[in-house]
Order: sequence, then structure tokens, then C-alpha cells
Amino acid sequence: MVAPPDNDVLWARALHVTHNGSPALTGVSLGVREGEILAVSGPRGSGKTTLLRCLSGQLLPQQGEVWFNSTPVHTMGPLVRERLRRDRFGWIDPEPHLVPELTARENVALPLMLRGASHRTAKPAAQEWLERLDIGGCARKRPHALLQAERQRVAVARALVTTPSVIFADEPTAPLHRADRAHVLRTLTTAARSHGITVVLATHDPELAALADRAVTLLDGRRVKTVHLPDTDAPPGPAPAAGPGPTDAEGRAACSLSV
Ligand SMILES: Nc1ncnc2c1ncn2[C@@H]1O[C@H](COP(=O)(O)OP(=O)(O)OP(=O)(O)O)[C@@H](O)[C@H]1O
Repeated sequence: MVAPPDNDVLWARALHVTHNGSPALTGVSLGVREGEILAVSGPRGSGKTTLLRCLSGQLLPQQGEVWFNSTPVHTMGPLVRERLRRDRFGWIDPEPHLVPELTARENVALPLMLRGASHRTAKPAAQEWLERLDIGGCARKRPHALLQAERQRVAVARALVTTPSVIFADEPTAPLHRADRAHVLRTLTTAARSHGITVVLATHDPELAALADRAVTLLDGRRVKTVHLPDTDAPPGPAPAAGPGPTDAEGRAACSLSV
């Protein structure tokens, strides 16, 4: 086993995953720097969710390595990986899975209480995050009384409340309208930046990927070459050629021509 570079909070090497015999990841390697917002883009079925699940220790790859802060995750037992996810990671799903019987504030307070915080400490912390995300007024409402965008913001607050090292956001704005999408995502990225939280964001939407510091693209379970898009106010020029293959060229607003 080769130790990962020191400045990568997450590092994966040659990940191979198959689901019921069909390949989902075929040799994906990736480093995520501390505090960066990394978009994992690619069309549906390209392996984004599978990659996030491997990086977060939910799923063990059949081959390959995953390291978090220079600690191997792929050799950890299930209980240690569970503790790692609870204590160091946050997760946002495409659909906000909130507990219907709890208020928005109680939902946000849950991860703190799972870590052993008392209700007295967790409640004001949850309220604070709801207010930062402009939904302080929803604190006492139950999920069914909230709009879809409000529910997703509650899920974002719940991921942020523990100020985890890394938040994995899997298509976090998929069910939202376009205007809400950018707003929710900006809220997440701004909060993450101000607290030094690393974000790994899976999205098939190049517009949302452009909000990240860097983007990597998957196609059919492998990384493909990424292309830097010109600034929108830059003069038009010839498009660079690109195709599937290993990638080093990554950057803001990157997308794959082959996608
Ligand atoms: N639990 C599973 N069982 C069987 N096949 C699966 C499973 N999860 C994913 N797959 C398959 O693995 C491949 C990669 O899926 P994955 O969900 O990682 O891609 P994705 O890019 O996140 O797609 P989407 O945007 O639709 O979620 C796809 O072909 C998918 O059908």
C-alpha cells in the first residue's frame, strides 16, 4: 500500500466496483484536497453515486484503496467505518430523508445528539444553522408542512451542523426548480467554505459543477478527460479536442466533450 499525498483529505486509487456483475467503477483514482469543493460530474449511470459511496466508506470497492487523512478506509471493519461516517462525514441525498415525526430543528439536531450532545446543546446549534440557511422560521414545522426547497435546506443544515470534515452531496438539488437549485447549492458551498468543510458533489448538471473549485468527469465508470470551458465573457476561440482517457486537466467549469 502506498500512502496518499499529505494535502489530500481523501484519496482513492484504482477503484473497481461491480453491482451484480456489471461494472460501476473501473479503475477510478482521485484525490480531494482539504477544503475544496469538488464536483464529480457525468451522465446518469456513470458511477457518481458509487464513487461517493466508496469515498465515504459506505461501500467497499472490490479492488482499490480509499484513504481519509492518511488512514486507510478500505481495510476498516464495518463498525469503524460507521463511526467514521458518523463523526467525520455528512451526507446529502437527492431526496431529503427527514424524520416525519420530528420538527425541522429536531431533524437538524439529530446528528449532534447521535454524537452524544444533549438536547439543550443541540437545539440552539440546530437553530443557528437553520437561520444561516434562511429557514429559521421553519424550525417548528414538520417536514410535511415544508416546501421541497425548504426540506432540502433542512437536509443541508443537518449535514453541516456537526461541521464534518467532508460532506458528500449526491445530486443534492435534483428535485428542485432551477432557481432553487443554484440557491441551495450556493448556500451549501458558502457555508462549507466559511467552515473549511470539504465537499464532494455529484451532479449531472454542468451548470452546478461550475460552482465547484474543480470538476472531474465520469463516463461508464471511468474518469474521462476534462476540458476547461472559456469564461463566458472571454472571446470565442476554437474548442479543444478531448476524449476518454486519464485526466490531469481539471478546473473550474470543466466538462467533458465526450459527455
Ligand atoms: N445497487 C445496485 N445494483 C445494481 N446496479 C447498480 C446498483 N447501483 C448502481 N448500479 C449500476 O451501476 C452503474 C453506476 O450507477 P451509479 O448510481 O453509481 O451512477 P450515477 O452516475 O450516480 O447515476 P445517477 O445519476 O442515475 O444516480 C449504473 O449502471 C447503475 O445502474
